[in-house]
Amino acid sequence: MANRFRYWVRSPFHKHRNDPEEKFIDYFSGGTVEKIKAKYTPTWKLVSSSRTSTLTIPTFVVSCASNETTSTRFPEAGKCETFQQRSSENFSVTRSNSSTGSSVPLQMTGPSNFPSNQMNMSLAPQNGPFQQPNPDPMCISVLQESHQVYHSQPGTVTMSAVQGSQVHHHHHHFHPQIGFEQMRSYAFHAQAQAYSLWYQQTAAMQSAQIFGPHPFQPFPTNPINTAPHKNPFHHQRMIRAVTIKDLVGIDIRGFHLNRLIGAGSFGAVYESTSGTETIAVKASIKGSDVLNEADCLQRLFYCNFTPKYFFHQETPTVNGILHTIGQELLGPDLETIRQKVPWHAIKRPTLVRIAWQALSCLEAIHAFNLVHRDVKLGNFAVSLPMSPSNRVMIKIFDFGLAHHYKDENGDMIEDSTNSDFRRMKYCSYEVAMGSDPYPRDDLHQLSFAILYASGFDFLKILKSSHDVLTEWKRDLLRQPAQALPPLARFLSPWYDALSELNEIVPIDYEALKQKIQDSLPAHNASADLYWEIEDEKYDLKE
Ligand SMILES: Nc1ncnc2c1ncn2[C@@H]1O[C@H](COP(=O)(O)OP(=O)(O)OP(=O)(O)O)[C@@H](O)[C@H]1O
Repeated sequence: MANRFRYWVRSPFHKHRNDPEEKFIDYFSGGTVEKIKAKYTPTWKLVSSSRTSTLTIPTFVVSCASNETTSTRFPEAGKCETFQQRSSENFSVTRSNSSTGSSVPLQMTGPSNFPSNQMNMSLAPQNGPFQQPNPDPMCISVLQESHQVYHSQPGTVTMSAVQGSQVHHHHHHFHPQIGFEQMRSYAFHAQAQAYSLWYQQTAAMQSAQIFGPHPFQPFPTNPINTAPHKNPFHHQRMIRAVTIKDLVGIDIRGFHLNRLIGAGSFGAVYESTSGTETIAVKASIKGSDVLNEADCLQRLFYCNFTPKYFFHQETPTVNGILHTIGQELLGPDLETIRQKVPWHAIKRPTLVRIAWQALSCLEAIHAFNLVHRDVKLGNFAVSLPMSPSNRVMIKIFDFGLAHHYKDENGDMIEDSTNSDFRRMKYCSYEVAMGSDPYPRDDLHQLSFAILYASGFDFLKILKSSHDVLTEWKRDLLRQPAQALPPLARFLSPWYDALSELNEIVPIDYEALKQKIQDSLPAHNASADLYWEIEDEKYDLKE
């Protein structure tokens, strides 16, 4: 029970604090993520081959500068954000940027946490009576999305006390009846009170012609902030706090966050540029998963099937640390693609190529001794088109739940997070039965994702009772030919092979790929995928 509890307070489920399993429904049912995507995702189209088979998927207008944005150059060293002064009455927030953008790949210089971009943000104007008359357009709010709990007076809270999942864990055990919303309002309340006190003091001093003591700093942030500010006007810089999804306009490591691409359970991803460089910056208030992801992406730096890793940065704020990861910008994810095709069913020739490449992704990360553990359509994306042919390749991303499961000697490494993957609705049958997720389970999850991509109503199955769902997973393994829905029955050779995987025999990825090929012999499953730029309907020619 304790494990389960700890699990559902883990980051991926914060969005659905009262019903963690909702997370896994939300993904498929046009929840928050999809709404945001609907707003921000441009239209585009993907074809499996420029001649033989095309797929009606809306055209992706690569709105960023180029088709050549996948380069792995790094920001120029020492790039600094221009420091603008802004005065704002009693509301002061500081921001200094001694950016350390580096021309050396950061995976070479260790796991990065350079506090190059410090921010102190007062949330007070947002909360309660302290509304700022002219909101600064540059906004950040970490608190709205964070679930940190401040128990004590400002000044007595240390970062270790307000950061990380231990806080949630601890709190829940002692106050299981208190919801996160309440906890959050306590945090706001404490903050507002601290601000109120400071404001009264300052006002009193000003009216008595005594100069104010210091800018309002509601909570200590990080030891870094005890260092004197280099910029004497730092306190005049106002960054009003909003949410993790409102970071457009800020700079991280010299990268300007231009556009919100998508948002997940606890973070948001932005298209960001520095000069001619365009990358994706993933921002989150949840440290543990971001650290895990950064660690995995560094490990995978030489892997071609994952986004390139550029940096991880921790930006102190009064509400905790804003974590960001700079990584290669990808195109749309496969779930978005699925939603755009007619009947929500990807055509066979394209589907086998996708299955082939997705399997290659898993093969590649498993070769780095990583198990992904969150394999779903929405965690594969196409790369940006590579000119001149607009060729794309499928990449796997979102390593927040991934695990380095064995060391170089082949010894198993235990996962200290104690996550209970049985609660993930789309877990494999074996995992549903209580086993830990291993590479084989990634493949089984992939088999669900491919079914889903073929047009099968996987969402309906996911919504069914636990028993029905488990039985369905079991039948798919025991008798794939019968259990497969008609649209995907052609893939029986591959599903047969997947069901024969066991713990003892190492996975033969090449044999599995051959089974994908055998499923649709008239097409080349290993052939490339291309973007089609026009938005026309087309025929499937064989
Ligand atoms: N490197 C990238 N390039 C382009 N878009 C990306 C990239 N990484 C993520 N995205 C987009 O941002 C969205 C959210 O990212 P991600 O899935 O990593 O966040 P998350 O919080 O873990 O979401 P979830 O909980 O739904 O898995 C993705 O669905 C994807 O569309």
